[in-house]
Amino acid sequence: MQIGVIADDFTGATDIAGFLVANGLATTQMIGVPAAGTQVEGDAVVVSLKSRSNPAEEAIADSLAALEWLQSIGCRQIFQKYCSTFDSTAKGNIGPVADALMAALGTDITVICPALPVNGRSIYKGYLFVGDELLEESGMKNHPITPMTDSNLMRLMDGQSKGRSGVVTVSTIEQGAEAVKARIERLRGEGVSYVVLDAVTDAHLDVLGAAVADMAFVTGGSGLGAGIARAVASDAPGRIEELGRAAAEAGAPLPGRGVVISGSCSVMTNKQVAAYRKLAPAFDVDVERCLADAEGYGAEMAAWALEQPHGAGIPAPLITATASPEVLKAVQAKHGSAASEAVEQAFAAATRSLAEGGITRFVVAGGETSGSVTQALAVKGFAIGPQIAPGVPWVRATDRPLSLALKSGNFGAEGFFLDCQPEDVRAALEVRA
Ligand SMILES: Nc1ncnc2c1ncn2[C@@H]1O[C@H](COP(=O)(O)OP(=O)(O)OP(=O)(O)O)[C@@H](O)[C@H]1O
Ligand SMILES: O=C(O)[C@@H](O)C(=O)CO
Repeated sequence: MQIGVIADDFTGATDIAGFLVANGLATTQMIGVPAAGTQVEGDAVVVSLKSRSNPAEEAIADSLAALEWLQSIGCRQIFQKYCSTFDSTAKGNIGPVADALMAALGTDITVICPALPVNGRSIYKGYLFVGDELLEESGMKNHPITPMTDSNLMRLMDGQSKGRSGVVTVSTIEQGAEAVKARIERLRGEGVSYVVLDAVTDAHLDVLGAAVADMAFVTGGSGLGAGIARAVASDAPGRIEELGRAAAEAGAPLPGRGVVISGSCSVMTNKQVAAYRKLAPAFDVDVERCLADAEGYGAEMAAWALEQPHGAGIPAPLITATASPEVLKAVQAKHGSAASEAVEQAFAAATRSLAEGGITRFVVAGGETSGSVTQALAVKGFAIGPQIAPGVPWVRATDRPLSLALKSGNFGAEGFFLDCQPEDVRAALEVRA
């Protein structure tokens, strides 16, 4: 096995699995840490954790358990996957988890590279940008769980980890992979253990992928994963096309009734919900009711969705808690993190009833929300299908006839939920428009 990925949330896991497949590595996604002795075929495997917003000790324990399993199946490289917008404040666990994985792997250096240029995440002189804005000026400053108020990756890592950070800037990257390797070695000699890698374009990621492909431990986003996959798969001509065909077959969405569940409050999801509610029936989640009785209210959401008309040309109903930054701030001021937890519990309860009621296609927005839905479905692993948008592949449960699209908060275009509908629905709605 070439690469073993430890992903800190479920959409992050499908994101990197999709990019690894799209760039030539046969990849399976596992939900949680598989039981000892579980074997997996292929070039890469992604373990999906739900540890992004957990206390550091819990995230470390989960990540070390994932590492143990990945080592047992012979992974050559370990990849700690976190969000392309970092999503980890001063108290976050990316640094502590990286410290622990480095110690367990017996290595003294790794790289930090959340860049994903195709989705507007770039790193310049160690600062993370979202589109044309610094991370701290983007919508991420209002994130309900991890509001990002610093864009400097060195400062973020120095604050969270035991090690010291350095940076490899674009000017070195443009000199090629050997120059990057030499710079990383120089930084190591200076006592740096966390090397932030700039990346503004996919060409930079190709150089970085080649430069770090042999490291025992790397950290970052799916862009770096794609760069490494291209470096590893480059000596197997035709591999990318071959995998694309296999993925389309293994993970293509199943026919059947669908639902859209949106729990992300990101800027893009707000736009996607606004666009889709013009096309499909929508259920607006009342947070107070989630707090009062998450189980009962979740069952009510599901009953509503199952009553909606369905069949050829009819779009799947939408259940949404997505709120604007202002509404979210007011909810949080009143209830703190209990509100988000209650919404997730209600979505989990709704998911169980929806699956029992015959729903087989779940489109879900938000990393935490996707974690709740996937855990409620109790699936063990996913085959990775074709990408609907960069970073959002269709996935199909390996042990049940269920298809899911797990969308990271800010991924996908405005019409994303429509893009997830079957061909007949898209055709019917285009005719109406
Ligand atoms: N109206 C609301 N009030 C309070 N909390 C909410 C509301 N709507 C959603 N939430 C919670 O906000 C959190 C959103 O996080 P989630 O990870 O699902 O989305 P995201 O952060 O935008 O996605 P990603 O992590 O993929 O970028 C969830 O815990 C969800 O339950
Ligand atoms: O890297 C990203 O942006 C996503 O894969 C993610 O982790 C969102 O939850």
